[in-house]
Amino acid sequence: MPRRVHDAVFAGAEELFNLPTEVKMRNTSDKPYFEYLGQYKTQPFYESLGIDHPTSLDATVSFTNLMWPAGNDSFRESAQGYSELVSELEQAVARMLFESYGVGYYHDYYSKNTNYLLRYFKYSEALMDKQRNEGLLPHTDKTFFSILHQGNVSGLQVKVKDDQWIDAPPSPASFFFLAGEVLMAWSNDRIPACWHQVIRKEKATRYSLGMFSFISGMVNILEELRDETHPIKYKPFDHFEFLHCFKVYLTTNPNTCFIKAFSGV
Ligand SMILES: O=C(O)CCC(=O)C(=O)O
Ligand SMILES: [Fe+2]
Repeated sequence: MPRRVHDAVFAGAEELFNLPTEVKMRNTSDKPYFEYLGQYKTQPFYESLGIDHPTSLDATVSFTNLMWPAGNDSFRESAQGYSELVSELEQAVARMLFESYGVGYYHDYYSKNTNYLLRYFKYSEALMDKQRNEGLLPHTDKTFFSILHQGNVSGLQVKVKDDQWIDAPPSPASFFFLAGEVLMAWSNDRIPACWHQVIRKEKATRYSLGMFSFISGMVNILEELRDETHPIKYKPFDHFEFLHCFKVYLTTNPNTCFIKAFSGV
């Protein structure tokens, strides 16, 4: 990714979080997890906002005008420019993935029905309890793909084989592609959802970006991905219905991988 795009989008992130809380709280949505999140008693340092359909001019204009009624062209351009780049990368990776499973034709349906969400995250140094490495507890995302990109402060860790946590260090030129629970179901459990967490070791405010992909519509386990050794493991389901159900389930069961309980056979 060009350095100027990286720099511009993180400059935009700082400007966004510097807005008054009541302005940030205008970021609402019918879709769970697409809205402003923050002001948690247990995580006062955490805040995030989301832009639905961030590759679209209309959507980035309306988000920007909601936050800055007098406009903010540099923010708007950086959000859309970043999203276009990352979505192209995401489509290319999705195509390769589908082809590698012999279902390249699925890319047509996928690309027509991808709903992106760009989220901005801030973990404030000021509101952090210095005794603990506060961040985000281990979890799996309810997405198809999650593409994470950190500013210059580290914290992201992913779980690999043998339950080892490894650091995923920030780099202006690279992204972390994580499989979400919906990709796990789509692949009939061939691709496990990636457990990840945020543990901050640096005494600094951390900014991060997440480009999340969702399928607007039904997710079916394709014929080609089922056989005697891989009997069908999920019933067809609607990705957004999954999010709505998780929102209810979440209150009593945070940080769980939910797709099996939701749609497992
Ligand atoms: O802050 C980050 O880099 C990761 C955020 C994350 O994992 C999430 O919101 O699901
Ligand atoms: Fe996550």
